[in-house]
Amino acid sequence: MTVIETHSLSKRYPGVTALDRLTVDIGPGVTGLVGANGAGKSTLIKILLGLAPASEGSTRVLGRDSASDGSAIRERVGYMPEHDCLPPDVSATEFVVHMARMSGLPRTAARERTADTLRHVGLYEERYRPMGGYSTGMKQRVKLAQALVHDPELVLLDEPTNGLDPAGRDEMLGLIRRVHTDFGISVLVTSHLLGELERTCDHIVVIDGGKLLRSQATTGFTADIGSLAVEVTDSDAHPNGTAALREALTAAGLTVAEEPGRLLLVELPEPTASPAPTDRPDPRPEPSATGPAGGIRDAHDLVRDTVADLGLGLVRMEQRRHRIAEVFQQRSATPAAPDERKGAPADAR
Ligand SMILES: Nc1ncnc2c1ncn2[C@@H]1O[C@H](COP(=O)(O)OP(=O)(O)OP(=O)(O)O)[C@@H](O)[C@H]1O
Repeated sequence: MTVIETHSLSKRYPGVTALDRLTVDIGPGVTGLVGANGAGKSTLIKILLGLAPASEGSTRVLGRDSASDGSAIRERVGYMPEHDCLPPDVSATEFVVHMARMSGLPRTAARERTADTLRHVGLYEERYRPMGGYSTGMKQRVKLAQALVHDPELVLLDEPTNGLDPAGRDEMLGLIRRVHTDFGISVLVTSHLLGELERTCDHIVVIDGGKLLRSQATTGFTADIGSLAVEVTDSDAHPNGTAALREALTAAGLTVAEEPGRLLLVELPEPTASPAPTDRPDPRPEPSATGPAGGIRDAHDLVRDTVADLGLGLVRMEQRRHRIAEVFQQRSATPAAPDERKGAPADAR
């Protein structure tokens, strides 16, 4: 089942291409949309909701066309905008009831749903205080509550962790996860922080300069590539066994980094030849000895043989998965879509 689909979607502003032939399918669950500032995340959300027209291409949300059926989409989809949009003199209860009424809920239902939703986001005690006195974290929670109050099937959350400290970010990410696990609501959440989405999202879509870099299950990001952590003993011939091994492996053409604690990290080649633009239904071909998976085996063998040739003792040799941020850092070293945009593709925190 597809919740969101875009087909060759482009959005051009004078002098700026915000989205560039973006084709992506997003299923149910929690999906992270990652990209640096200006990558096109907010623009995509506005087009999905039917709030801005596309220049080219099409989008469907919950099976409906965004261009022609925007109001029907907005009835079934909640939206948490990026910027502060809360009137300071109004309480959270008044504001969320108002938003519920705007979504068509009758008065009593709107009050009940508001109380439930504010309790869910952890704002029950403070719900009658004017929002002008709220912290950034509390304001973000009100914005989340108003997106949820009409019991949507899908919520689009634009940078919900913006301005939050690490503890506040963790709480918000936990809340977002529970929106799906407790209520079955699908979530599209944007962020420029790759690391924070790793724990929260089932699926990650990475865009840069309005172009799709990658769309994949979160586990797929980290499962594909990694490094080999190797620890060796010293020997009489090599009083610094770690340095000797590093030198020999580098001479053999491997990329080797040293970590504290006498640990060497040997980069492994990627098993996939190129980033998959979308999830492919077809199974991967069997790894062959000459293909990239064979390259990983070769690297294992080379490390083992080099350790033996140097006469060192092998304490451990284990494959480590990359974290998403590391994967992205590697990709950003050779960006897929270099253009005039400034800044790194995403903040790899
Ligand atoms: N109304 C507009 N008029 C002109 N240019 C715009 C407009 N809205 C967005 N842009 C430009 O389009 C590009 C994408 O902007 P967008 O806001 O979608 O990015 P983003 O990924 O959401 O980043 P941010 O998190 O900083 O908002 C940027 O270069 C931005 O300056």
